[in-house]
Amino acid sequence: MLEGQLLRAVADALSDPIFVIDDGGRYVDVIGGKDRDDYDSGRYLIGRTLHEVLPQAKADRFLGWIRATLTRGEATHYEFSLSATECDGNRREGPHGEQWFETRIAPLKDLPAGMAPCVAWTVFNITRHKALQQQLRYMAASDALTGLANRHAFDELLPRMQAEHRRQGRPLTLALIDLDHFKSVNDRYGHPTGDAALRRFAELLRTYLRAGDVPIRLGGEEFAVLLPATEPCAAMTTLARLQALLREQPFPIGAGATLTLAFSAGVVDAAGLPDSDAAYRAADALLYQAKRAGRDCIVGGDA
Ligand SMILES: Nc1nc2c(ncn2[C@@H]2O[C@H](COP(=O)(O)OP(=O)(O)OP(=O)(O)O)[C@@H](O)[C@H]2O)c(=O)[nH]1
Repeated sequence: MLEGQLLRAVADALSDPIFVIDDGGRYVDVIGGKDRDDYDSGRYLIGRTLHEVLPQAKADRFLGWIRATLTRGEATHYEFSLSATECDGNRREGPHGEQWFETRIAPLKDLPAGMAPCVAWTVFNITRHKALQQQLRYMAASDALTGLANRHAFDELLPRMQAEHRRQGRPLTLALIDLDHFKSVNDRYGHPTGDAALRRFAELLRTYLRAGDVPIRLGGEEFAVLLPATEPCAAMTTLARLQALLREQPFPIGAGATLTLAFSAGVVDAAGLPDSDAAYRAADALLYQAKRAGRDCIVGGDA
């Protein structure tokens, strides 16, 4: 007897909760879940069913998991999101906003005779872990200075978008862009001003291009843009307008001084080229021609 009480006391002291739920979706018991940063007290659930407490779709899904676990006779794992506002009767004493949970559902064995089959539904709040994962994914794919996609993202995106556009018989423009005489910007105004100029150029790309276009900072003062379902000649017109904008709106660098940025670009239809290497090399060769032609210049077509 004392042993049972002791075990219960230990279980109730657990940070993470365990819900005992029967095969009709009724909460039979709630154990543990002491950590109010991650959970509210689930005591209000006892005696109620999933369908009385949760939105129908979620209750259907959870009951499906429970029944699948009981049928298989072994533990299963799932992930789900839930917020306090979705739970009828919730006292809002736990975390606010959408939370992510990992659950381990295990069939309970050796239940007293006459008791409906039940599972132990153990929950772990993984919201912080999810947020960190998302941040790491973002950091791995984005350039720290400008926030644009980085070369790593470009290497992943280009072959995927190329294959997709080729399959759909649509063009995919790849423009390689290199700022002109950028060394002299650093030399004359200093590295911090050079950085600010790179950020401003990135911001212009982000706001000036269409929503589906993807601007990327490949490194240094070299950028790329992927323009889905766009012919190179249309992309060249867009980029020429951007060049005009840079001429018309010099970049203020303090004390009344301004800096006029210019760029050269090589533009190809990547969907018409065999692979990402070929597309990059072709665009780079055209960019080289644009530089040789005097800079502030765009060259498109076959290299
Ligand atoms: N401020 C700043 N400068 C950078 C960064 N990355 C590369 N650069 C500078 O960009 C300059 C690139 O110089 P170059 O490759 O000679 O090219 P350029 O002066 O733009 O000349 P062209 O491309 O031939 O027109 C170098 O001075 C680099 O130091 C950066 O993150 N911040």
